[in-house]
Amino acid sequence: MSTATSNHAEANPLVEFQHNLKDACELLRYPENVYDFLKEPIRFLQVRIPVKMDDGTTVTFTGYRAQHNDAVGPTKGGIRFHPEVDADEVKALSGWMSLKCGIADLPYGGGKGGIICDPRKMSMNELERLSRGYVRAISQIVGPTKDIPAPDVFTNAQIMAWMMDEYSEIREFESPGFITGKPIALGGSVGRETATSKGVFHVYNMICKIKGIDVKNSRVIVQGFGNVGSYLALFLHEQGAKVVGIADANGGVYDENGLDIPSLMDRRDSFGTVTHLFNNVIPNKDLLEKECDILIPAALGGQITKDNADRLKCKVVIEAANGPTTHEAGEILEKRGIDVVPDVLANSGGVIVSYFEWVQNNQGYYWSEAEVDTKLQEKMEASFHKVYNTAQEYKVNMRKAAYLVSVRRLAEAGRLRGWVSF
Ligand SMILES: NC(=O)C1=CN([C@@H]2O[C@H](COP(=O)(O)OP(=O)(O)OC[C@H]3O[C@@H](n4cnc5c(N)ncnc54)[C@H](O)[C@@H]3O)[C@@H](O)[C@H]2O)C=CC1
Ligand SMILES: O=C(O)CCC(=O)C(=O)O
Repeated sequence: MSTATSNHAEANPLVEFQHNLKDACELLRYPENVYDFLKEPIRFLQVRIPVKMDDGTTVTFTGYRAQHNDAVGPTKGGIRFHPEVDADEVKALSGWMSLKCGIADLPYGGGKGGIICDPRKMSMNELERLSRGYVRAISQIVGPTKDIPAPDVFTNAQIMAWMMDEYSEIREFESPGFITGKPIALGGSVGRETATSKGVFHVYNMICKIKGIDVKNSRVIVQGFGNVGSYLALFLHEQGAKVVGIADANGGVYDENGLDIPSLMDRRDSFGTVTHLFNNVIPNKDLLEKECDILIPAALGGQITKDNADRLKCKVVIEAANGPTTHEAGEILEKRGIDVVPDVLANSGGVIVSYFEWVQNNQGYYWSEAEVDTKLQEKMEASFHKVYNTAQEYKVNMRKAAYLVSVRRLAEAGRLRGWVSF
């Protein structure tokens, strides 16, 4: 079935995407040409970026930009800087962005970018040169009405600022709408920094209500303490939940009495590293198997697999990260009665407020924090109910329902343009 090739030994994210896509096309009784239209990005660029390092040497980095599908509108999605970035992962992430934009009813298709690098080992000057070099390399295929990037793992508002500045230099006019997740001083939106975690927080409250879990006394484990994981842990802590576990790239910490999240927020570094403050650090894998009501992977993909799905001790998984659960693991969890709120719904708050930022940039008129918050909550609630009701109607799990909602929208846009027939 798959056309994917990857270095991922275990779960190739593109194969995962294609597997779920195939299921959705079959459930919707679409002919093969619809699956074929959506199984790979319509555009995929690999670039090599030579960067002068501080010691005078030159290192050439590999980067990618994938545009999954632009039938609905320009493509949109983050840029990841990480040593494990690979081509198939970026392609899959762009497909998931298409689904995310579909569920949230945004006028976009999905895009995603990545550079194989370790920003934790680079200076600010090196990162700036790499960010600017990447924009020069992809500038032909991106732009405010073509493909609009944003932050993802190990990228932040400063990197978005350099990228916006470089793009504006190339085009010779100020282009704030080229990229979102910018600093507020450069046309960023209030609320973008916390948007993904706030969206997950709304989803948390909705699924707890359905499952009869008291949010105020709920016990939660959050894997990842970066942009998404740290603010999410804080919002849940402030609401009265006990955050019994957190993790970063170096391991996890579990305390059944609950962790002091505000103090950890103050002491985390800019890469979301916090476990160095503890001397009882356990492997990330072990943390996922600890007892809790809600488990929230908020770091990288491929964390819940057929090898550990049997051992999770939670009632619900909420996917704040992209692609944390393989489809085999999903089947095991479903049999065990553990609900999974899928990534393309749960973490869509980020792209929703990115959309608000782009709208504000295009209008040159900026909204208040209250306006952003209200509109985000409305979109998250509408998205959740759309997916939940589709799951009930088709008697499928929420991931399958999420694919049904979005694949239908993508196929319809493609059909109206004459790109696909059914
Ligand atoms: N930033 C955003 O707006 C959005 C992010 N996401 C997804 O949320 C997840 C987290 O993203 P951010 O918080 O933005 O990234 P971040 O760079 O701010 O933080 C990443 C966190 O993951 C940890 N981490 C890195 N490598 C790891 C490894 N090998 N094992 C375990 N933990 C590791 C880091 O220590 C850090 O705590 C990613 O899957 C991302 O794609 C999804 C939607 C939007
Ligand atoms: O804010 C955006 O445009 C996209 C964020 C992103 O990369 C994601 O949702 O995975």
